Amino acid sequence: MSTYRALIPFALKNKWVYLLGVFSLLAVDALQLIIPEILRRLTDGLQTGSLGHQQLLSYSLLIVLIGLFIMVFRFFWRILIINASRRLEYELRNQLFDHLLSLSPSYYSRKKTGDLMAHATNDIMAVRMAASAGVITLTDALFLNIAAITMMMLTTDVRLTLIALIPMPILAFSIYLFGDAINHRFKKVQRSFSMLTEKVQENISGIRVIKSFAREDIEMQRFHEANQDVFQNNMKLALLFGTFHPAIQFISGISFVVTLLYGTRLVLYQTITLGDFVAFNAYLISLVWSVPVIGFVINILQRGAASLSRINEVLAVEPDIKQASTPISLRAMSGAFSFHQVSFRYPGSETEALKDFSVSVSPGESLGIMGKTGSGKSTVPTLLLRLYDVDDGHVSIDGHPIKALSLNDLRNQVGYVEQNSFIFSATIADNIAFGTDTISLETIEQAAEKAGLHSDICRFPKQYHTIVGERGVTLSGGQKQRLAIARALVKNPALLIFDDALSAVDTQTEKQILDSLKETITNTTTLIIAHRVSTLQQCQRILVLEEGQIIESGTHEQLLQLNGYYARQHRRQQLEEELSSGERSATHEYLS
Ligand SMILES: Nc1ncnc2c1ncn2[C@@H]1O[C@H](COP(=O)(O)OP(=O)(O)OP(=O)(O)O)[C@@H](O)[C@H]1O
Repeated sequence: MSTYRALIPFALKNKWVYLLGVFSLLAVDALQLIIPEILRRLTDGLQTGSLGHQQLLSYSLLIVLIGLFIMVFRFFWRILIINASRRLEYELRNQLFDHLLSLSPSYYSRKKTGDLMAHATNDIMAVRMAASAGVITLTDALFLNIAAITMMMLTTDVRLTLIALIPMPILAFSIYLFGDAINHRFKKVQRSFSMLTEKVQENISGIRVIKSFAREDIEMQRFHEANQDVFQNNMKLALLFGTFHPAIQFISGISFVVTLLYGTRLVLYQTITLGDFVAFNAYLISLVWSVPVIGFVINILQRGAASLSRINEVLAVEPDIKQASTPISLRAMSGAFSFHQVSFRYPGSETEALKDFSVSVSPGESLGIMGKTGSGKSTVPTLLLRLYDVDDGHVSIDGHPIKALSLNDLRNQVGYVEQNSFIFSATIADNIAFGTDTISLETIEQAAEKAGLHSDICRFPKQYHTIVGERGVTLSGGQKQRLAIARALVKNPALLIFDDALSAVDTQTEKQILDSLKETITNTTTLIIAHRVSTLQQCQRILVLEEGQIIESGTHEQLLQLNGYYARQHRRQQLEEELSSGERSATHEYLS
């Protein structure tokens, strides 16, 4: 239960809501306990013949009045406690989401999306249940238990009360046993449900791959298996609950039998009145209801505690990348950067992605990087954005160590275009304006024009207000890349990074885009990563990477003279270009 300590600040903040809610609940319970007293008097009055018409009317009116008060107080406790628990859910979900966004990419590579989704949905729901149903029912049941037993002893008979309580320890023990088994089952349901969520999420995200490989049947089969698992676990849980309820009712029923046997004797020997017996039974109903409920509450609280401890675990994860306590604010960055003897290995990876890597880029300079796949190219921008921290060496921006800079200032001034940038399910304009707070449609259009996307957008039905599907499914690969370029340009960044950002457009379109970006590239510090020589040849300096190390460095001409990897790529790509243009003209001739 120490897990719940994490909720103390919240409970203290909302103490009046909780206190008023619990007070209203206890008022309902206290009012309910008056009813057996009325029944006692009515029965005794009837038996002795002393019950007059006027008295009957008064008792009836009293019952109606109690009913009215119960209605009002019930309304209040429900509103107050449900409000507090929904507020807890709201705050906890916000806290969890904010924390998740603060965590570094390495955390996400370790965690399953399905688990994170389950924390944000099922776990938070279980905590809310504990903070509402748990709190309410526990208070309710404890109060009713104590009050009913006290009333039974004080107003009827101590011995009869003790006899009626005989099955209660058996009841409590059975509840304890069932509670444990139910908890165990519930965990299994949660786990299988998390797997199912993961499956749905993966299948929706990977629908294109599934279709193109015609794996629908296999995926359906796998989904059905995961769904079957959820079904079976739920059925096992239902079976337990199904056994639990009748068993509890049977054991509680024994209380009524012993009360009947001994109580009627007491009435016959006139130790207690018939009214006492009726009132006693009414109290017993409350008691028999409230004992098993305590078992349920323990369950709800245990489930809530298990869920809260999972949430607390996530909340306790410290982001790998932390801003310095007094960060350097860099509002007007020049974009100059340098890597000094940097070595870096991704968490959990055996090999170094960059080895003793050094480069220094001045403001306004354009640097190109080429290299085989997996040679460490994309690791350079990853470190420049401080998505990871280096193991050895230093990375600096504008002469400041990157670790000393304000993270927001750094990332706000870097325009980063990935090969597969994420497209949100929003309008094209909103997607382009993503990295900025307030921006005019005119500026968005200018950025799209530079990125060579404007004419494509003009052909869409609602132009800039066209909503692109989740992950931009209504856009082609090249359009998505150009949208990502426009998104980076609109920020007017000090450092522009293209990471394989033109790989999905043809060389002709690439040339047009690079031509329209010429002015931007001349005025901005630029890092271009590409496999094509045509993308890189305008760069003032080009590096060739192999296994995380620089193997060639120089201008386009210098690298051609060097006659190494770059020159070989150049010859091969030229040949490919000539071949494909030859093919194009042959097809053209053939058709005409
Ligand atoms: N998140 C990661 N976790 C572990 N290893 C990684 C991660 N990202 C990249 N790597 C590894 O680091 C090395 C360099 O990767 P990097 O992405 O920088 O290569 P690249 O040259 O950009 O490749 P490509 O041209 O295919 O994009 C590779 O061996 C890769 O497997």
